[in-house]
This record gives sequence, C-alpha cells and structure tokens, in this order.
Amino acid sequence: MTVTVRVPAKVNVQLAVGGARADGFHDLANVFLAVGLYDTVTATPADSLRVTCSGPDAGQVPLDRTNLAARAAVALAARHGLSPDVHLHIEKDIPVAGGMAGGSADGAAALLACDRLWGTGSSRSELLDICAELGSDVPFSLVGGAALGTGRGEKLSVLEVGGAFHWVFAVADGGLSTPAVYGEFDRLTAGADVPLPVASPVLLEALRTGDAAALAGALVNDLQPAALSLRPSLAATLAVGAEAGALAGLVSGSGPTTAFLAKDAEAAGSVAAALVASGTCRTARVAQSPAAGATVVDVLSRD
Ligand SMILES: C[C@@](CO)(OP(=O)(O)O)[C@H](O)COP(=O)(O)OP(=O)(O)OC[C@H]1O[C@@H](n2ccc(N)nc2=O)[C@H](O)[C@@H]1O
Ligand SMILES: Nc1ncnc2c1ncn2[C@@H]1O[C@H](COP(=O)(O)OP(=O)(O)O)[C@@H](O)[C@H]1O
Repeated sequence: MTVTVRVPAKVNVQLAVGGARADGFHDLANVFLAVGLYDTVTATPADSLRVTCSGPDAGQVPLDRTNLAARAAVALAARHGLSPDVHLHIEKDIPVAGGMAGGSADGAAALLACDRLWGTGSSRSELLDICAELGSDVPFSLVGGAALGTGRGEKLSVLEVGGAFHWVFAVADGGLSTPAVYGEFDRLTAGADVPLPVASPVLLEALRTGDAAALAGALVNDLQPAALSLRPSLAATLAVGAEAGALAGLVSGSGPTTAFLAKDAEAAGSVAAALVASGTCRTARVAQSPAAGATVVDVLSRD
C-alpha cells in the first residue's frame, strides 16, 4: 500500500510574542492561516526508515532522522511498539526555512500517512499530541484553515474564515533560523516590559467576515523587527510590494519570506510581477487562503 498526503503552508496574520519563558520558548498569540502552497508526502513500506525529497529546493532539506517527517514516523511507531520501516518521499513546494512551516507540514503529513499505512488508527487528539511533541507549529499543519495558537503555539482553537484571501509570497535567497530570530527578539526587547500576547479582536473579526482591507490593517508580526535586523534587505522587498499596490505586507513568521495581502487575484498577479522585476527576492508565489489541513489524497493498494 502507498499513502499520499497533501499539506499546506501557513502565514501568521498575527504573531504576538511574549517574554522568554523558563523553558526557552515564548508564549504566543499566534493566528495561523493555511495558504494554498503544498508539499505532498508519500509513505511506502520499506526495509528501514528512508527519506527522499524532490523539488527545486530539495537540496536544502535534511534526509536523516532530523527531518520532521522521519521524526513523525519514529514517534508514531514508538507509541505502538512498531519499527518505523517506511519510505517517505517529500515533494517539496513550500519554501525551505522561509517562515512558512514547511518542515512542520511534512511532519504532520508523514504522521497522517503512516497512521493510515500502519493501520494504527490514532484519534485526532492522539495525532495532535504527537504533533505538539514534534514542534510548536506542527499541530496547525494537521488542522489547517485558520486557528489561534496559544502556549508556544501548539494549543489551538479553530477560527472561522468568511471568505478567500489573496496572497503573494516573496521568497528570499537562503533561510533564517527560527531560534536565531527568537534570540534576536530577546536581544531587541531586553530590559523592556514585554506585554502578554493577546489575539486582536479586530483581526479575528476581519477573518470571520472575509474582509481583506480590514485584515490588512490588522496584520502584525512581533518577530518582524528581529527578522529585519538579521536580514535588513527585507525592507526593500516590503517597500516594493507596498508600491505595487498590496493592501499590506509583513514578514511571514520568523521569515525571511515576506507575505503581501492583495485585494483580488488580479492585484496579486501585479504585485508578484513587480516583486520579481525588482530583483529584491528570489521568486514570488501567489496563493489563496484558507486551505485545508493535512489530507490523505491517494491510497494505492498493491493488489
Ligand atoms: C515562528 C513560528 C511562527 O509560527 O514559525 P516559523 O515562522 O519559524 O515557521 C513558530 O513560532 C516556530 O515554530 P516551530 O518552528 O514549530 O518551532 P519549534 O520547533 O517548536 O522551536 C524551535 C525554536 O524556536 C523557538 N521558539 C519556538 C516557538 C515558541 N513559541 N517560542 C520559541 O522561542 C525556541 O528557540 C525553539 O527552540
Ligand atoms: N521536512 C522538512 N522540510 C524542510 N526543512 C526541514 C524538514 N525537516 C527538518 N527541516 C529543518 O528545519 C529547518 C526549518 O525549515 P522549515 O520548516 O522549512 O522553515 P520554518 O521553520 O522557517 O518554517 C530547515 O532548515 C531544515 O534544517
């Protein structure tokens, strides 16, 4: 049997970051929105655990047991006393180390694929527990749509979304390390009174009503100053998107991908063209949200 799962990227429409906790993590009010850029993970029985990856950025993806897809298989197998003998193939379309949760997406997808392949029949809440062990963003990749993540981002409450939003993502050269960006946030806020992170009622209402202009006015990312400090060239990308008519732009999560909200599909096309022409990013991608979470799209039986 072969099981294929499709899983979306995310953008953080609000990322409110509190002070560093004793365990090194930061409490968040993290409003996740899944966007229609997808990886697919295919799980096939094998003699041992093996990860392969295809796609233009495949060379940047680790293929050892640090890969989040491999870690997901190991975690599920351990819970059931199984050996994680599976071939996981990742077709990577989500930018790598770009603040779009591509690794987390592959973790959630592999978990769902292996659960189906091995017939382990995990409940939704068991799957979500394993996701949270794998990383703060992994539960959201399973759930998709839109959700508020509290704690370190792993405790989710699903949010209503009243319409489609049109995005442009400017993909930067190279990645940014998430711990390094949180570390820079700590350095920039040292000595300051960091407020408790809370979700913005205006932003939640804009999502609920599908109002792009209102959402644009409420977009906020507390990690943006840290990402800009580590990668000052992102300011030029943000300026190009604004001049090209985006309703608003911000750094996606820990970056360095920048995300621009557009009025409609046509406006998104012109913002993308302007970003590519400016030479301030490696490429630009258009995508809509919300998108469904990790979903089994194909099951092939051998017989
Ligand atoms: C910033 C965000 C926004 O959604 O995502 P990215 O933009 O990187 O995709 C997340 O908070 C990233 O989540 P994720 O990438 O799953 O992080 P984890 O593996 O759990 O943690 C990696 C490291 O990030 C830092 N970290 C992560 C989450 C959090 N709430 N506080 C933190 O300080 C810690 O240094 C931790 O060791
Ligand atoms: N399946 C995976 N896909 C991409 N990166 C992965 C994967 N598994 C582990 N990683 C590691 O996670 C790091 C962060 O990648 P990614 O999840 O794409 O970005 P971000 O955390 O910025 O959203 C990469 O640099 C890579 O070393």
